[in-house]
Amino acid sequence: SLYDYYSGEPVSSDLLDFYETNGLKETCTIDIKPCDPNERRRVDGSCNNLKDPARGTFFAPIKRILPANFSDGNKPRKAESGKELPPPREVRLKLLNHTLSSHKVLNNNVPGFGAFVFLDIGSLHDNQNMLGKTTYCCNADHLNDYACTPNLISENDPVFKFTGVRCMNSTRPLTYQDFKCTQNEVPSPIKRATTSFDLSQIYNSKGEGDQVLRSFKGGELAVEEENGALFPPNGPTASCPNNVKPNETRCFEHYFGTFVSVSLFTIWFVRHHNYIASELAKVNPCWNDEMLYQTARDINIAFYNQVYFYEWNTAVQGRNYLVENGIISKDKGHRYLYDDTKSPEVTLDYTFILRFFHLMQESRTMLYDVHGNFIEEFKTFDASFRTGLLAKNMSTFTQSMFRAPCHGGDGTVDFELANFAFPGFQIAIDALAGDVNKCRNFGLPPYVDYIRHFLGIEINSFEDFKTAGLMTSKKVRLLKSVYDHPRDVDLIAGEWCAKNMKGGNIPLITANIMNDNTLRAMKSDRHWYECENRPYAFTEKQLKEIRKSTLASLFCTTGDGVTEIMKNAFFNISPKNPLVPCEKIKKINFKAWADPACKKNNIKCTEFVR
Ligand code: HEM
Repeated sequence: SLYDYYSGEPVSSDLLDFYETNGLKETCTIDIKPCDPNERRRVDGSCNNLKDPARGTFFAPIKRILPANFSDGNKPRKAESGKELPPPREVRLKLLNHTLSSHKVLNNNVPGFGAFVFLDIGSLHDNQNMLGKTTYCCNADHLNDYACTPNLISENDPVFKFTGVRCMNSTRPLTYQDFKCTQNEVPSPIKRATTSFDLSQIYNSKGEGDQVLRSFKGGELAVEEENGALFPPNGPTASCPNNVKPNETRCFEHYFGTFVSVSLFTIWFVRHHNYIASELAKVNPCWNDEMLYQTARDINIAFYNQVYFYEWNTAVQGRNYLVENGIISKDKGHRYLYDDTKSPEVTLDYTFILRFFHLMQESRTMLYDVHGNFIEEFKTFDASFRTGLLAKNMSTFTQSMFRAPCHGGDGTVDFELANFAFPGFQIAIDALAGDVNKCRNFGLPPYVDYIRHFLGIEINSFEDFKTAGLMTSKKVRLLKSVYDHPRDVDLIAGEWCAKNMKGGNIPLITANIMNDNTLRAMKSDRHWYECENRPYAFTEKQLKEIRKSTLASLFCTTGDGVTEIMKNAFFNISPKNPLVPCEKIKKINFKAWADPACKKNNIKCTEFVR
């Protein structure tokens, strides 16, 4: 039946008439085949909740933790004084020094994996709009267009004062209202991804879904060989504007080929699917392509979640906090989490706060050979949208992810990211000023409202930030130099100034916003990998094997030329976290998936239909 994306309800005939008359049927509705309680997770996210089948699908709306805070309906909120809030570029310049800095404990895998996870539940439509379509917001004629929210640069700007550059392009977030998919008045930003942590950035949640990705042989995804390594296939609609022709030709048709780290994780998780399928085929020679594919997908998703929740989150928040908040479990058995009264949902606050990891992004990629000898420094952003270059240099870029620290963690930001984030597309982009700008244009409420929501603490004066243990006096003074009133402080700006949480490497409110989303995701996902009562659930033995999933094992099974790695591959190499040979890294034993039917009947792959 036909469902309305925005409301999640079956489309009424009146609404359908409206959509059809205005050519909106394709955009605003989804056709969902009847749900089967025993089927596997669908790639488009439908039927996750059997009572509410359209919730959690590709293009289902995003929730808000706190109500939207706009001024005059859909404009950015004002300062408490009634004046405009300080310009985003000024906020960024005053609060964050743009300088060189290396993180003391974390490496490039932390921001890299974070960005990869974002693409599972969020989408890059606003970036695509800003870089590809609405590129003109700095033209004098367009500064005040509704679609434009440019970041203006003052005459005293330390970087641009001697140039003619006085503006950075920025566009208003696209909403369901823009697409006429709702009459609701509160601007509701769109999302082009499924809601659950289901690797939708790998299994294509849109259009024909994973049918266009599969090789239909041995349960594997289609791949192509280049320089003896395997990659997602090229295709006619793929776009890699920075590939230097004729040598650089690799460009993924159905996957993200954006920043280096995102492209690498995409390549690795595609290869990982095929690694799993081939291992399963060895154990179960009687399984057909479908059985191998579906089981490999299920294991790949579980592996990814295990790494994200038990390893990445531990690296950024510390283990104790995650255990205390029920995000991860101490024991290795099943967890009973699913609650069918909760619909799958992802929050805007969460997809937004992942921008905090901009502070850890480096613009210098340190390239090493497989023995760890330093080769050269490469400008990270010159490799963006350029999978052709990556494909020819996989091994050195792979090493750069775990051998070099990520940026900062000390309240500074990488110079290039804060001034020239997208070379080749726009003369000047400050990603962090963009974050402040979007914070307001998404209608996210003041920082102090999040503090009240999560910590129950009222902040009435700037000094209260210190009294509450959230900031040092120095940072409080800095905030005071930018904002007139504590309620003026933007969420992201507050987090830039906040201390790291106890035992972790990020501020507490960022952690709380992430955990709020994780709990929603776990409880509302009928296919959550730790549940025993889901369709095709892992047995206890299989779940124990899934618990062995680590980033280190991903590098060892899929990384070009990787023969040694640290056990904690999100942390820098150190005496406590030394490089060890890959043989010492635990791997999943696929014998746990041995199907007695294969042995009993001694039948061949193609004959077996489950
Ligand atoms: C090559 C490195 C990167 C560059 C050049 C970059 C640049 C940008 C820029 C310019 C924006 C748009 C800002 C605006 O709204 O005006 C953006 C958005 C965003 N970035 Fe990054 N970024 C990078 C890496 C990362 C990393 C490592 C993360 C980690 C999670 C991340 C997370 C995000 C998120 C969540 C958004 C919001 C997307 C949306 O909802 O529209 N980025 N980035």
